[in-house]
Amino acid sequence: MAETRLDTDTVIDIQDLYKSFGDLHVLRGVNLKISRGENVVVLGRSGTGKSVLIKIIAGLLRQDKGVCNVLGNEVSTLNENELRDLRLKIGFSFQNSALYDSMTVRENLEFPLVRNVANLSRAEINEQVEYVLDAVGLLQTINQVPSELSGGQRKRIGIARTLILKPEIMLYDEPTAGLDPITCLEINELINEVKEKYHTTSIIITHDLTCARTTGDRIAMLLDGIFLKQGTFEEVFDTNEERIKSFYDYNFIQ
Ligand SMILES: Nc1ncnc2c1ncn2[C@@H]1O[C@H](COP(=O)(O)OP(=O)(O)OP(=O)(O)O)[C@@H](O)[C@H]1O
Repeated sequence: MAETRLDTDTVIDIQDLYKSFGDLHVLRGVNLKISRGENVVVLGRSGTGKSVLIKIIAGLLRQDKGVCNVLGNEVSTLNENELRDLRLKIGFSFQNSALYDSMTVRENLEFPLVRNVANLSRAEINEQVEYVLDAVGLLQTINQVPSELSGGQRKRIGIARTLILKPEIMLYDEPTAGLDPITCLEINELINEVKEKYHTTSIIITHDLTCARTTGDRIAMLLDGIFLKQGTFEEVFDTNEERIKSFYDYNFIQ
């Protein structure tokens, strides 16, 4: 695999990235550098290209122009095997990443392990399943099936299923969408705990300003195809830029 040298702290390096679909110019010169252990929140209106950006990072879409370097690899140049190896280091928590309804929580968590890690003993599988369930605070649900769990619990199990492969990078797409305010706070806390316990580098895509403020070491505001502003929550929103002010006014709930 052709690896480019990044300074050791840079996990994701995006430079002057462009992506269009026909006449729809979604990303128009995006720059974003993320250091090891950072939680970066990508905020932006619906349809601004947040999901397109993380799909390019995960090699699910290819940019038209620009650099997308992840863990030292230019993603667009990787072949299928190399992409597979890279994706094993990336955990996805997608909005609709459903659990298997007919399997227990234990079986749902064993599934990615058995599929991706060779030669694990029964005892090692049990240990890893129990460790990750404990990390998300749901060890007691191990023998339940998803339909017996709340929406928030299912979300946590979904995150546990991703964590079990010990990813270096976590991509959270709308982690609090569709959850009640208390459950949202629990998920925000979990995102921060994951960072502490698993030393992950994360991108969190959200419209939820409470989620952004609670989980983001840095906020990157995607507007009209570029990152209009990056910084702490206060730095980004302490502004006279009308588009950022209206985003804040429209989305601020709590
Ligand atoms: N594979 C594709 N083919 C054609 N158009 C696409 C494709 N993927 C995304 N788009 C378009 O690109 C634009 C950005 O989509 P994207 O899903 O990234 O938005 P988003 O910022 O994540 O929005 P939301 O917050 O609503 O999820 C949208 O107009 C979408 O229709």
